[in-house]
Amino acid sequence: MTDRLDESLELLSSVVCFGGQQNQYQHRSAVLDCTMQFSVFLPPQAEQHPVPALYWLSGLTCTDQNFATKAGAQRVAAELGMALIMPDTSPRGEGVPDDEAGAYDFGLGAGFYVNATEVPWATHYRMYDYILTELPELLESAMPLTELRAISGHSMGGHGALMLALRNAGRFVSASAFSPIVNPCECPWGQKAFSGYLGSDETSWKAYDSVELIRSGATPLPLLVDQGTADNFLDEQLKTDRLITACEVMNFSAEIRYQPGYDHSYYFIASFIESHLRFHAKHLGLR
Ligand SMILES: N[C@@H](CCC(=O)N[C@@H](CSC=O)C(=O)NCC(=O)O)C(=O)O
Repeated sequence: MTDRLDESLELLSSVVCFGGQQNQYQHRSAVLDCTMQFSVFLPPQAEQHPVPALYWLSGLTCTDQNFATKAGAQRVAAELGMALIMPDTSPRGEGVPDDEAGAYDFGLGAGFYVNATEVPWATHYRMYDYILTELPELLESAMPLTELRAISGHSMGGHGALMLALRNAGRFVSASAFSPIVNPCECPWGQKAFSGYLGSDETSWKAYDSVELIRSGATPLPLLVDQGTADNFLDEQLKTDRLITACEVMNFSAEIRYQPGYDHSYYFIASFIESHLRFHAKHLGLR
């Protein structure tokens, strides 16, 4: 089914899920200068009144579909009356440059939620502005959504969720993350992405690094992090202890939980997503 809603927004598919609607859309993004797909879960309450939304930012190699199909978040979102917004992880399509070697951790599927400044990335790789501004403006004008937003994500998307919330006080009522890259300036994934997208001046990287933002006095907001102890990426890439230390040093209140035996996969996310949705529901004024 294709149902044109307005000039820029097209409904690609819609299925009923826990009494709500799991929808996929595409639109022309002016910020990213390409056509983008994203998914939205609208809970049953959205048929009666506008509802608040949780933005979910996915990790490396993901599209809007990973969280929609693997996390099992719709049951609790339907109970709580919370919309779920699931963007893609990079610009897409013909003319959008990719890593020359097709690497999974740079280029397509790996936008790192930054506004690139380097050629050839700067034209399309502007995921920071897309998530912060363009997508909420589009959705809140076209769908039964309030302007209350929370944000969460996984791995690269956990970095994006924490970083966007820490940089934009009041934009999101709460933030959470699974297995986030907390200090991208100091790990191989982050260093590769930031040197490619932002260039060699490492001072420009810090504005996109959650540990650096907390060290610099970011405005506190309710913050929850879950990290599996059996995650293969923990020591080299994720470095959760650095977030704990930065929060302690700055007296920044955050709930950061190590979950024994869990790995980096969506089985981990599925195990704790209910806890994250209920955490955000409190701050979004839902019960
Ligand atoms: N292919 C890579 C790792 C890819 C990977 O694990 N991606 C994660 C996110 S990692 C950080 O951003 C993911 O969510 N994958 C999609 C899924 O549905 O599981 C490798 O093999 O090392």
